[in-house]
Amino acid sequence: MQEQCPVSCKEDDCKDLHVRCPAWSQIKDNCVDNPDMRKYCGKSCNACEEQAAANATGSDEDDEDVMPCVDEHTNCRYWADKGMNENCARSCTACEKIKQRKTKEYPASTEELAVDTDVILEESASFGEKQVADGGERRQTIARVKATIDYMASEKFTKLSPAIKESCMNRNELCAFWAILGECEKNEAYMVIQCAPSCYSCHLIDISARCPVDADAVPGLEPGTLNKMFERIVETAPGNRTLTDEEREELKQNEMTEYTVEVISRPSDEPSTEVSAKNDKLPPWVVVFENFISDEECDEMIQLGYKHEYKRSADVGKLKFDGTHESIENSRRTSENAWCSGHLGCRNATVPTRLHNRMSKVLDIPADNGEDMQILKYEKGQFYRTHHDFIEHQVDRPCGPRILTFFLYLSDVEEGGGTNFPDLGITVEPKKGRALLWPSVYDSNPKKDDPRMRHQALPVKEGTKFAANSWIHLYDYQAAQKKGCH
Ligand SMILES: O=C(O)CCC(=O)C(=O)O
Ligand SMILES: [Fe+2]
Repeated sequence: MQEQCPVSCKEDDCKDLHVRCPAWSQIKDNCVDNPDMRKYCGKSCNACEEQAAANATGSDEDDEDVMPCVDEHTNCRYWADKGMNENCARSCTACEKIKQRKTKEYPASTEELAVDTDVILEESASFGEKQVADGGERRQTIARVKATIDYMASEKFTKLSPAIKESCMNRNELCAFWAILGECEKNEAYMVIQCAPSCYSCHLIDISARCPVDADAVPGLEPGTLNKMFERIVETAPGNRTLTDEEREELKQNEMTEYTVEVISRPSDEPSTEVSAKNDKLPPWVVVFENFISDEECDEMIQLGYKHEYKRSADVGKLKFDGTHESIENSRRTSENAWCSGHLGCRNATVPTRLHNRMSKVLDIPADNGEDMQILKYEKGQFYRTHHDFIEHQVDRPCGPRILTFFLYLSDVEEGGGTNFPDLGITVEPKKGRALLWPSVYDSNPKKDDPRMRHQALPVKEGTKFAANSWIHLYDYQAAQKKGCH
C-alpha cells in the first residue's frame, strides 16, 4: 500500500504522536538512525514512509503512550559525559528505562503559566546563564528560579566572601530544570559548582567547606604496612604454589584467577621488622602478576573502552576557581584513554566490578579507594614520557594521595610499549592478562611520594597496546569523587 501511494500516505497519515515532536526533531541527531523517533515523530522527522511501514507491520496498541528515546536538549552529547541521563536518554544510552515513561508527563500548554514568568527568567541572568523553562516541568522550573532569586538575596548568600560570591553562577541555562529533577543530589560533583545558585550551594564552591578531611577515616595503608602488604601478596599468590581442589574451587567462587606473582624489585629478602625512614633507602617494590586477567576479561575491557570512547589522554593542569584542576593535553602523553566511570555505568558492569574486587582482595584495601579504571590505547609511535602517578594536592583532600598503581595489560603488543622505570633500570613488557603493581609512596610514610617510582610508557613500535590504570588512594576515592573533592 505504501509503495503505491507514498505521496498521499504522507499527506493523510503522517503524524507526530507527541506534542514535543517538533522540538525533539530540532535536536541534533534525534531523528537520525532512531527508528523510535522516526516512527513516533514521522512528520517532524520527515520520515512518513517509515512511520507508515511501521504501522503497517502492526505496532503495540499502547504506542501512543510510549516515549520515543530522545535527547531532550541540544547539549546532551556533552552532558552525557557528566552522567545526566534522565533527559538525555539517547546520548546516555538509557533508552530502555525511558521506554516505560508516558507522554502524559509532557503537557504542552504554556498559556496557563503566570504572566510574570518572563520577568523571573530575565532576573536569573543576574547570576549566570539566563534560565530556560520549557515543557512539562516548566511550572516547577520557574518556581525553582523564583526560590533561587530569594536565596541569592538571603544571608546564606550575601554573607559569603566576595570571591565566592563572584564565582557563584549558573553556568548552564538548564540549571534550574536539572535542580528540580534532583540532579543537585544525583550529580553532586558537577551541580553544586556549575549550578550553585540553583542548588543553593554557593558556600560549597570553597573546597575547604565542600571537602572537609575526616580525621577518623581509615587509611588503606598505615606507616609500616606497605612492605608487609607486598610480602603477603607474594606469599599468597595462588599460582606460586600447588593448590588443592578446594582451594581451586574457592578461587573460582571468589572470581579470582590462579595468578602468579614475580618479584622484580624488593627492599630486602628479609621480611621487614621495623618501621623506619632509613628503610626508605632500600629498593622499592615492583611485582608482576601473570594470568591476573582472563582473555575474555581483557577483551571486554577493550570493548568498554570503545563504548565509552577513547580520547586523547590529558594530564592534571591548572587550579580552577572551585579547587579542582583543569585537564590539559600535552605532547609528553600521546595515547588515548577512556574512563570506565560509575556514572556512565561502566565501573558497575560485570567485568570492571570483578576486576576492582579482585585488586581489592589482593591488596586488602577497599575497592572504593580505587579510581575508576582508565582504559588506555596506544597506537604505533604513541607513548607517555617519564612522570610520577602521585598527585601532590591530593595529600590534603579527603581521598588522600595515590599510594599504588595496579597496571593491567589488556593486549599483547608486537613490539615496544614497555613500562620503564628509568631510576630502577626496570622495563616490564606488555602481555595480555599481565598486571604490574608498584607503590608511589614510602613504607614509612604513605603520604610521601617515592621519586624513584617515576616511569614511562615506551613508544609502541608495532601493533596496538591496550592497558588500564587502576590508581589506589589512601582513603575512599569514590566518596570524594562524588562530591567533587578529588
Ligand atoms: O602504559 C604504560 O605502560 C604506563 C602508563 C602510565 O604510566 C600512566 O598512564 O600513568
Ligand atoms: Fe603512570
